[in-house]
Amino acid sequence: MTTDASATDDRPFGTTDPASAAEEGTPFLRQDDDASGSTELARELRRVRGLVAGSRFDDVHDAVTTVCELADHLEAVGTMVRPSDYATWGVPEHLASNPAIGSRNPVSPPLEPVVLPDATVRADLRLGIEYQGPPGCVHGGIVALVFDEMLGLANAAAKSVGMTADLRVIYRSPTPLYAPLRFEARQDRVEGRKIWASATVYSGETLCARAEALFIEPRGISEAQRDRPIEG
Ligand SMILES: CC(C)(COP(=O)(O)OP(=O)(O)OC[C@H]1O[C@@H](n2cnc3c(N)ncnc32)[C@H](O)[C@@H]1OP(=O)(O)O)[C@@H](O)C(=O)NCCC(=O)NCCSC(=O)Cc1ccccc1
Repeated sequence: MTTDASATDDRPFGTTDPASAAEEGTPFLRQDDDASGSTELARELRRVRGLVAGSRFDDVHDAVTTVCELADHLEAVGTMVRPSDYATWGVPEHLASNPAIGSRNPVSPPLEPVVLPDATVRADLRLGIEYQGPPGCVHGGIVALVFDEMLGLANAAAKSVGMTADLRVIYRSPTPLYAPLRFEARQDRVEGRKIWASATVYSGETLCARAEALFIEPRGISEAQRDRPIEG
Protein backbone atom coordinates (compact mmCIF):
# COMPACT_ATOMS: atom_id res chain seq x y z
CA MET A 1 0.00 0.00 0.00
CA THR A 2 1.61 3.24 -1.11
CA THR A 3 -1.05 5.78 -0.16
CA ASP A 4 0.30 8.38 2.24
CA ALA A 5 -2.40 9.49 4.66
CA SER A 6 -0.38 12.56 5.67
CA ALA A 7 -0.01 13.88 2.12
CA THR A 8 -1.96 16.97 1.15
CA ASP A 9 -2.20 19.05 -2.02
CA ASP A 10 -4.28 21.85 -3.46
CA ARG A 11 -6.87 19.81 -5.36
CA PRO A 12 -10.48 20.20 -4.18
CA PHE A 13 -11.57 17.52 -1.76
CA GLY A 14 -13.55 14.75 -3.34
CA THR A 15 -11.28 14.44 -6.35
CA THR A 16 -8.96 11.61 -7.22
CA ASP A 17 -5.22 11.68 -7.19
CA PRO A 18 -4.31 11.73 -10.91
CA ALA A 19 -0.70 10.76 -10.27
CA SER A 20 -1.57 7.53 -8.51
CA ALA A 21 -4.32 6.72 -11.02
CA ALA A 22 -1.86 7.11 -13.88
CA GLU A 23 0.74 4.92 -12.21
CA GLU A 24 -1.39 1.82 -12.19
CA GLY A 25 -4.57 0.65 -13.80
CA THR A 26 -6.69 1.70 -16.74
CA PRO A 27 -9.39 4.35 -16.35
CA PHE A 28 -12.68 2.49 -16.07
CA LEU A 29 -16.10 3.87 -17.05
CA ARG A 30 -14.76 7.41 -16.90
CA GLN A 31 -17.22 10.00 -18.07
CA ASP A 32 -16.05 12.78 -20.36
CA ASP A 33 -17.25 16.33 -19.89
CA ASP A 34 -20.72 16.76 -21.31
CA ALA A 35 -20.78 19.02 -24.40
CA SER A 36 -23.70 20.93 -22.88
CA GLY A 37 -21.55 22.07 -19.93
CA SER A 38 -23.54 19.97 -17.43
CA THR A 39 -20.40 18.23 -16.15
CA GLU A 40 -18.69 21.55 -15.51
CA LEU A 41 -21.83 22.83 -13.85
CA ALA A 42 -21.84 19.81 -11.53
CA ARG A 43 -18.17 20.41 -10.75
CA GLU A 44 -18.85 24.00 -9.71
CA LEU A 45 -21.87 22.92 -7.67
CA ARG A 46 -19.64 20.38 -5.95
CA ARG A 47 -17.38 23.28 -4.97
CA VAL A 48 -20.39 25.20 -3.69
CA ARG A 49 -21.56 22.14 -1.77
CA GLY A 50 -18.18 21.83 -0.01
CA LEU A 51 -18.05 25.54 0.78
CA VAL A 52 -21.59 25.71 2.16
CA ALA A 53 -21.13 22.61 4.30
CA GLY A 54 -17.65 23.56 5.49
CA SER A 55 -17.57 27.34 5.99
CA ARG A 56 -18.94 29.91 8.41
CA PHE A 57 -20.42 33.06 6.88
CA ASP A 58 -21.57 36.38 8.30
CA ASP A 59 -24.21 36.94 5.66
CA VAL A 60 -24.85 34.99 2.47
CA HIS A 61 -28.33 36.21 1.63
CA ASP A 62 -27.02 37.59 -1.67
CA ALA A 63 -25.82 34.08 -2.51
CA VAL A 64 -29.28 32.69 -1.76
CA THR A 65 -30.74 35.07 -4.34
CA THR A 66 -28.07 34.10 -6.89
CA VAL A 67 -28.63 30.38 -6.38
CA CYS A 68 -32.39 30.83 -6.54
CA GLU A 69 -32.02 32.60 -9.88
CA LEU A 70 -29.75 29.82 -11.10
CA ALA A 71 -32.30 27.15 -10.13
CA ASP A 72 -35.09 29.08 -11.86
CA HIS A 73 -32.94 29.38 -14.97
CA LEU A 74 -32.07 25.66 -15.05
CA GLU A 75 -35.71 24.77 -14.54
CA ALA A 76 -36.63 26.95 -17.52
CA VAL A 77 -33.99 25.70 -19.96
CA GLY A 78 -33.77 21.99 -19.03
CA THR A 79 -35.81 18.94 -19.96
CA MET A 80 -36.60 16.73 -16.99
CA VAL A 81 -35.12 13.22 -17.21
CA ARG A 82 -37.53 10.43 -16.28
CA PRO A 83 -36.33 7.19 -14.69
CA SER A 84 -37.97 5.33 -17.58
CA ASP A 85 -35.44 6.97 -19.92
CA TYR A 86 -32.93 4.60 -18.34
CA ALA A 87 -34.94 1.40 -18.67
CA THR A 88 -31.92 -0.61 -19.71
CA TRP A 89 -28.47 -1.20 -18.24
CA GLY A 90 -25.70 0.25 -20.35
CA VAL A 91 -26.88 3.78 -21.05
CA PRO A 92 -23.87 6.05 -20.40
CA GLU A 93 -26.09 8.93 -19.30
CA HIS A 94 -27.44 6.64 -16.60
CA LEU A 95 -23.99 6.53 -15.00
CA ALA A 96 -23.62 10.31 -15.18
CA SER A 97 -26.55 10.84 -12.80
CA ASN A 98 -25.40 8.25 -10.24
CA PRO A 99 -24.97 9.61 -6.68
CA ALA A 100 -21.71 7.75 -6.07
CA ILE A 101 -19.90 8.19 -9.37
CA GLY A 102 -21.97 10.46 -11.57
CA SER A 103 -20.02 13.22 -13.29
CA ARG A 104 -23.21 15.27 -13.56
CA ASN A 105 -24.40 14.63 -10.02
CA PRO A 106 -23.03 17.21 -7.56
CA VAL A 107 -23.81 14.80 -4.72
CA SER A 108 -21.24 12.28 -5.94
CA PRO A 109 -17.62 12.54 -4.67
CA PRO A 110 -17.05 11.52 -7.63
CA LEU A 111 -15.16 8.29 -7.95
CA GLU A 112 -12.78 8.05 -10.86
CA PRO A 113 -11.99 4.34 -10.90
CA VAL A 114 -9.24 2.42 -12.60
CA VAL A 115 -9.25 -1.28 -13.33
CA LEU A 116 -6.14 -3.36 -12.66
CA PRO A 117 -5.02 -6.29 -14.81
CA ASP A 118 -6.59 -8.78 -12.37
CA ALA A 119 -9.96 -6.93 -12.71
CA THR A 120 -9.67 -5.33 -9.28
CA VAL A 121 -11.26 -1.88 -9.41
CA ARG A 122 -9.47 0.86 -7.50
CA ALA A 123 -10.36 4.46 -6.70
CA ASP A 124 -8.17 6.93 -4.81
CA LEU A 125 -9.98 9.90 -3.39
CA ARG A 126 -10.29 12.25 -0.47
CA LEU A 127 -13.55 13.23 1.15
CA GLY A 128 -14.22 16.64 2.67
CA ILE A 129 -16.38 17.88 5.48
CA GLU A 130 -19.59 17.49 3.51
CA TYR A 131 -19.11 13.74 3.98
CA GLN A 132 -18.45 13.99 7.72
CA GLY A 133 -20.09 11.69 10.24
CA PRO A 134 -18.26 11.60 13.59
CA PRO A 135 -15.91 14.59 14.01
CA GLY A 136 -13.04 14.27 11.56
CA CYS A 137 -14.37 11.02 10.12
CA VAL A 138 -16.21 10.02 6.98
CA HIS A 139 -19.89 9.16 7.61
CA GLY A 140 -20.38 5.39 7.72
CA GLY A 141 -23.24 5.60 5.24
CA ILE A 142 -20.96 7.31 2.74
CA VAL A 143 -18.40 4.53 3.16
CA ALA A 144 -21.20 2.02 2.47
CA LEU A 145 -22.34 4.02 -0.59
CA VAL A 146 -18.85 4.06 -2.07
CA PHE A 147 -18.42 0.37 -1.32
CA ASP A 148 -21.72 -0.48 -3.01
CA GLU A 149 -20.67 1.40 -6.11
CA MET A 150 -17.15 -0.04 -6.16
CA LEU A 151 -18.54 -3.56 -5.80
CA GLY A 152 -20.91 -2.89 -8.70
CA LEU A 153 -17.96 -1.65 -10.74
CA ALA A 154 -15.98 -4.79 -9.88
CA ASN A 155 -18.89 -6.79 -11.25
CA ALA A 156 -18.93 -4.62 -14.35
CA ALA A 157 -15.19 -5.20 -14.80
CA ALA A 158 -15.87 -8.94 -14.62
CA LYS A 159 -18.66 -8.60 -17.23
CA SER A 160 -21.58 -9.25 -14.98
CA VAL A 161 -24.45 -7.17 -13.66
CA GLY A 162 -26.23 -7.53 -10.37
CA MET A 163 -28.54 -5.88 -7.87
CA THR A 164 -27.20 -5.61 -4.34
CA ALA A 165 -29.03 -8.24 -2.28
CA ASP A 166 -26.83 -8.24 0.81
CA LEU A 167 -24.17 -5.70 1.72
CA ARG A 168 -22.14 -6.13 4.88
CA VAL A 169 -19.74 -3.39 5.94
CA ILE A 170 -17.23 -4.04 8.70
CA TYR A 171 -15.85 -0.78 10.08
CA ARG A 172 -12.41 -1.44 11.57
CA SER A 173 -10.94 2.01 12.08
CA PRO A 174 -12.39 5.52 11.56
CA THR A 175 -12.14 6.63 7.94
CA PRO A 176 -10.44 10.03 8.11
CA LEU A 177 -11.70 13.12 6.31
CA TYR A 178 -9.31 14.87 3.91
CA ALA A 179 -6.78 12.02 3.92
CA PRO A 180 -6.09 10.09 0.72
CA LEU A 181 -8.25 6.96 0.74
CA ARG A 182 -7.86 3.92 -1.44
CA PHE A 183 -10.95 1.86 -2.22
CA GLU A 184 -10.48 -1.49 -3.94
CA ALA A 185 -13.13 -3.99 -4.97
CA ARG A 186 -13.12 -7.31 -6.72
CA GLN A 187 -15.55 -9.99 -7.77
CA ASP A 188 -14.91 -13.16 -5.82
CA ARG A 189 -17.15 -15.78 -7.43
CA VAL A 190 -20.30 -16.38 -9.45
CA GLU A 191 -22.80 -19.23 -9.09
CA GLY A 192 -25.72 -18.98 -11.49
CA ARG A 193 -27.30 -15.57 -10.86
CA LYS A 194 -25.48 -15.12 -7.53
CA ILE A 195 -22.39 -12.93 -7.52
CA TRP A 196 -20.12 -12.43 -4.51
CA ALA A 197 -17.79 -9.47 -4.32
CA SER A 198 -15.64 -7.84 -1.65
CA ALA A 199 -13.91 -4.53 -1.07
CA THR A 200 -11.60 -2.63 1.25
CA VAL A 201 -10.82 0.98 2.03
CA TYR A 202 -7.42 1.94 3.39
CA SER A 203 -5.99 5.18 4.69
CA GLY A 204 -2.27 4.65 4.25
CA GLU A 205 -1.51 1.29 5.84
CA THR A 206 -4.65 1.35 7.99
CA LEU A 207 -7.65 -0.76 7.03
CA CYS A 208 -10.62 1.51 7.71
CA ALA A 209 -13.39 -0.81 6.54
CA ARG A 210 -14.12 -3.79 4.39
CA ALA A 211 -17.25 -4.98 2.63
CA GLU A 212 -18.67 -8.33 1.64
CA ALA A 213 -21.62 -8.43 -0.69
CA LEU A 214 -23.99 -10.69 -2.56
CA PHE A 215 -25.42 -9.44 -5.82
CA ILE A 216 -28.16 -11.14 -7.81
CA GLU A 217 -28.26 -10.84 -11.56
CA PRO A 218 -31.70 -9.54 -12.54
CA ARG A 219 -33.88 -11.96 -14.45
CA GLY A 220 -33.87 -11.46 -18.20
CA ILE A 221 -30.47 -9.76 -18.53
CA SER A 222 -29.25 -10.21 -22.08
CA GLU A 223 -25.76 -11.24 -23.10
CA ALA A 224 -25.30 -7.76 -24.63
CA GLN A 225 -26.11 -6.07 -21.32
CA ARG A 226 -23.74 -8.41 -19.51
CA ASP A 227 -21.03 -7.58 -22.03
CA ARG A 228 -21.59 -3.86 -21.80
CA PRO A 229 -22.25 -3.48 -18.14
CA ILE A 230 -22.09 0.26 -17.72
CA GLU A 231 -23.98 0.48 -14.49
CA GLY A 232 -25.27 3.28 -12.33
C1 LIG B 1 -33.36 -9.12 -7.62
C2 LIG B 1 -33.41 -9.58 -6.15
C3 LIG B 1 -32.09 -9.19 -5.45
C4 LIG B 1 -33.55 -11.07 -6.08
O1 LIG B 1 -34.87 -11.39 -6.49
P1 LIG B 1 -35.18 -12.53 -7.58
O2 LIG B 1 -34.56 -12.15 -8.88
O3 LIG B 1 -36.63 -12.77 -7.52
O4 LIG B 1 -34.34 -13.74 -7.07
P2 LIG B 1 -34.75 -14.86 -6.03
O5 LIG B 1 -35.51 -14.32 -4.87
O6 LIG B 1 -35.32 -16.00 -6.81
O7 LIG B 1 -33.30 -15.24 -5.49
C5 LIG B 1 -32.33 -15.88 -6.31
C6 LIG B 1 -31.36 -16.56 -5.38
O8 LIG B 1 -30.69 -15.55 -4.59
C7 LIG B 1 -30.94 -15.77 -3.20
N1 LIG B 1 -31.10 -14.49 -2.54
C8 LIG B 1 -31.85 -13.45 -2.96
N2 LIG B 1 -31.72 -12.43 -2.10
C9 LIG B 1 -30.88 -12.84 -1.15
C10 LIG B 1 -30.35 -12.22 0.01
N3 LIG B 1 -30.67 -10.97 0.36
N4 LIG B 1 -29.49 -12.91 0.77
C11 LIG B 1 -29.14 -14.19 0.43
N5 LIG B 1 -29.60 -14.83 -0.66
C12 LIG B 1 -30.47 -14.15 -1.42
C13 LIG B 1 -32.23 -16.59 -3.15
O9 LIG B 1 -32.31 -17.33 -1.97
C14 LIG B 1 -32.06 -17.48 -4.36
O10 LIG B 1 -31.16 -18.50 -4.06
P3 LIG B 1 -31.40 -20.01 -4.61
O11 LIG B 1 -31.44 -19.90 -6.10
O12 LIG B 1 -32.71 -20.44 -4.03
O13 LIG B 1 -30.21 -20.77 -4.08
C15 LIG B 1 -34.62 -8.91 -5.44
O14 LIG B 1 -34.67 -9.38 -4.11
C16 LIG B 1 -34.52 -7.42 -5.44
O15 LIG B 1 -34.77 -6.75 -6.45
N6 LIG B 1 -34.13 -6.83 -4.27
C17 LIG B 1 -33.89 -5.40 -4.22
C18 LIG B 1 -32.46 -5.11 -4.66
C19 LIG B 1 -32.15 -3.65 -4.54
O16 LIG B 1 -33.00 -2.80 -4.68
N7 LIG B 1 -30.85 -3.35 -4.29
C20 LIG B 1 -30.44 -2.00 -4.22
C21 LIG B 1 -30.27 -1.42 -5.63
S1 LIG B 1 -28.79 -2.03 -6.37
C22 LIG B 1 -27.68 -0.77 -5.95
O17 LIG B 1 -28.06 0.28 -5.53
C23 LIG B 1 -26.21 -1.03 -6.15
C24 LIG B 1 -25.85 -0.92 -7.54
C25 LIG B 1 -25.77 0.30 -8.17
C26 LIG B 1 -25.41 0.34 -9.46
C27 LIG B 1 -25.15 -0.82 -10.15
C28 LIG B 1 -25.19 -2.01 -9.52
C29 LIG B 1 -25.56 -2.07 -8.22
